[in-house]
Amino acid sequence: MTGLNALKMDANVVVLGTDSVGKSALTVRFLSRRFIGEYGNIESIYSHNVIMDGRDITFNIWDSPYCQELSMETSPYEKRVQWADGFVLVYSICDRASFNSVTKLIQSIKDYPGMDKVPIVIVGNKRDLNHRRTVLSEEGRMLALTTDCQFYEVSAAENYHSVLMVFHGLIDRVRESKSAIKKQAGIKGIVKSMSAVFARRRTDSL
Ligand SMILES: Nc1nc2c(ncn2[C@@H]2O[C@H](COP(=O)(O)OP(=O)(O)OP(=O)(O)O)[C@@H](O)[C@H]2O)c(=O)[nH]1
Repeated sequence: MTGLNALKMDANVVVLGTDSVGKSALTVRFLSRRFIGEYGNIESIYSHNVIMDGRDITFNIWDSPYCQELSMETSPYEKRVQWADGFVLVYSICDRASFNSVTKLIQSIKDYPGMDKVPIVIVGNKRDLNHRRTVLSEEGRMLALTTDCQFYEVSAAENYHSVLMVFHGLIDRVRESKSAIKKQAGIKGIVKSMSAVFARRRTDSL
């Protein structure tokens, strides 16, 4: 890898959660710093470049509508899981069912082959509606702790900074997991070439 490539990274992020939890609001807030109120429910993939710690990061963000069916046989869902380097799983703090869905989503993602360690951020959105809260912060935190995910409570409507933390936090984990995979591949490569050398020596000495 050249020095220049080491400073570049692509990260595919899938945003999932039940209807109306604020997936698009969160995504648009991150991309444009704005909250525009109504978003429609068009499925979109956005590309966005940021410089983080001197690295040029391209976020590819797939803001997708909720799939009722989490079975991996359902191709739209499987496609998202295979594409992703990391997930933002969103619930609304005023909607208990959306929180339960996030719990199911985590399980279903982690059950997918090779995905047990994929970076996931759990986001409790609509923090500004605290008076209508039905999911405690502690429940979100506990879920994250028991599933090795990150956790943030945010208001896409009121706060840009906390939304930024969500995506930056995820990128840190994606970066770690990508470099761990590279290291592993590197070690495997060294072991392979050493085995080849020793195998050659053995056949030479016969
Ligand atoms: N009060 C408040 N409302 C929010 C917040 N985030 C989103 N909303 C509102 O919640 C509604 C749904 O937001 P969307 O971003 O469209 O939600 P979504 O999850 O993308 O919804 P689908 O497209 O149906 O999957 C909209 O009316 C938003 O204005 C928030 O942080 N606080």
